Amino acid sequence: TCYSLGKSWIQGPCISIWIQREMLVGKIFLALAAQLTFLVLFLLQFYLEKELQQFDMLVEKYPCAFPRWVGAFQVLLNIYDPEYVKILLNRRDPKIQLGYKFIVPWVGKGLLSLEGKKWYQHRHLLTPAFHFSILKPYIHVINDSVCRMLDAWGKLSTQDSSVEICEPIRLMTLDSIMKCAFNVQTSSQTESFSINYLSTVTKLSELIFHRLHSYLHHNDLIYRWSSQGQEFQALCQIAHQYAAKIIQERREALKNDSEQDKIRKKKYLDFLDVLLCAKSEIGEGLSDEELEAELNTFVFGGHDTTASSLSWLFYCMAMNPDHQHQCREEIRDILKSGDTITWDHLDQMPYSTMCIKEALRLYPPEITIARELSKPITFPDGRSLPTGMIVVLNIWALHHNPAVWENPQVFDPQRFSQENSMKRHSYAFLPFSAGPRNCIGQQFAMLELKVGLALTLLRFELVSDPEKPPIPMPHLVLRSKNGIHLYLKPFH
Ligand code: HEM
Repeated sequence: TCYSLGKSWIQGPCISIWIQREMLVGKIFLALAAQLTFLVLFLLQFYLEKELQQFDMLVEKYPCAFPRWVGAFQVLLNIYDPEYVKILLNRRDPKIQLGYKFIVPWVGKGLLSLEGKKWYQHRHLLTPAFHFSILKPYIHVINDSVCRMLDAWGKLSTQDSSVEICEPIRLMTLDSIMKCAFNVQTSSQTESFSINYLSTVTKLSELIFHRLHSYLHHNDLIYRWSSQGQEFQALCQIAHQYAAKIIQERREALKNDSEQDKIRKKKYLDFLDVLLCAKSEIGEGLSDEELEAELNTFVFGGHDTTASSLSWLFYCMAMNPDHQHQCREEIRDILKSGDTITWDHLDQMPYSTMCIKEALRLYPPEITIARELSKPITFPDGRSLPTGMIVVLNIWALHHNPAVWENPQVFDPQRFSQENSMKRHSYAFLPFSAGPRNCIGQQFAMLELKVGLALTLLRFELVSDPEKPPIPMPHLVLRSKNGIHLYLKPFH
């Protein structure tokens, strides 16, 4: 496949080509060859692992060029040209199920992994849950979660050393998504039950990442018997019990009229309330299993991504004190002597919004998304690809593409001024993807990022720690291998 695509592909709008076609040889030969292949792959993987140690350096310079060992016979074509991306995202090719296959035992079949008619039905049912009238009251929940995190930082910042910010930010985003999804009235930042849930979710994400990158563990049987596989099953059980219990209790409560009244009078409806009441045109709602999958999807898809973007945003602020100062001035101007962000403030933060977008450009939480072509595709320059090919939209490369962004490594919020944005291709900046399968939670995420940034800058000056620079690492979302360490200097 690599040869048939020709050299022009390698020099054109693709970064890497990766062989993934089943070799067309007889079944008998395959059976005999399989044993040997496994052994060779295993050894090769060790060798590649060594090579990958170069990754820390590569990722800064050219992050997409590093090889990742997923399977033996696959071509993954990474694209990063906005015209190519536009064509891809406006088709309805299925996602590759490789990654999702590993997530489903935990999360279930939710929006992220569903395809076809089922996906369409669910998307239709879930879209109202992200309407601004539902999101609006969440701003109080998020204010509260951010303040708790900042209170804890207030105590730490008296010490004369930098603070690792990624973990507390993850606790905070998990806290707020759980309150908005299930109205769980515990604070995951302090209480042990939810802390356990957090460590379960964290460990599950890590195990999925390792499985994705360990070819032997792609085999269900081998994985099930491995120690990692067993740990994964046990943790899935814990996560499942947690969500199922909450859903069951709420359904029971809803059978009761007075409880329904209470829901109507509630300060805010959580996602679970909205989904329990959601009905399709033919009057069908979601089953318990579907509900659980969708709630897990919100928790899974919603907390890690937002935490990653907020952490990198704080890092960008610390590295760019002038921009940090301008954001703080803007926030002080709109808040006057207040200390809570309201819905109306959100539109009055143009400079902070530009900084948030610039951080999402430099450090997109989701680095790649992939599709398997269900029919041939032809790009505007006449190049075409056959059915079955896997095409990867490399968001990182798109956001660092020098043909689109001048000095792509430089943090420059002015790129997102109205004037500059108008001049750019509409598919050049895609942290939330685009087209029919774009991110359903993007408004929620932006809400959290704005509140998080505003409240933090009011309380602290963020200063980088030159001794501990972060090392970007593609996990399920973009993380830093060694965390992100900042000095938090309180304002008195
Ligand atoms: C900064 C934060 C976020 C980023 C960067 C982000 C990014 C993305 C991207 C790139 C996709 C497309 C994935 C693909 O096509 O394979 C996506 C889909 C999705 N996201 Fe987000 N996301 C964020 C926050 C959230 C939040 C807060 C939620 C939920 C509360 C959420 C829920 C989802 C769901 C359910 C999908 C699947 C949509 C579908 O296929 O119909 N995301 N997200």
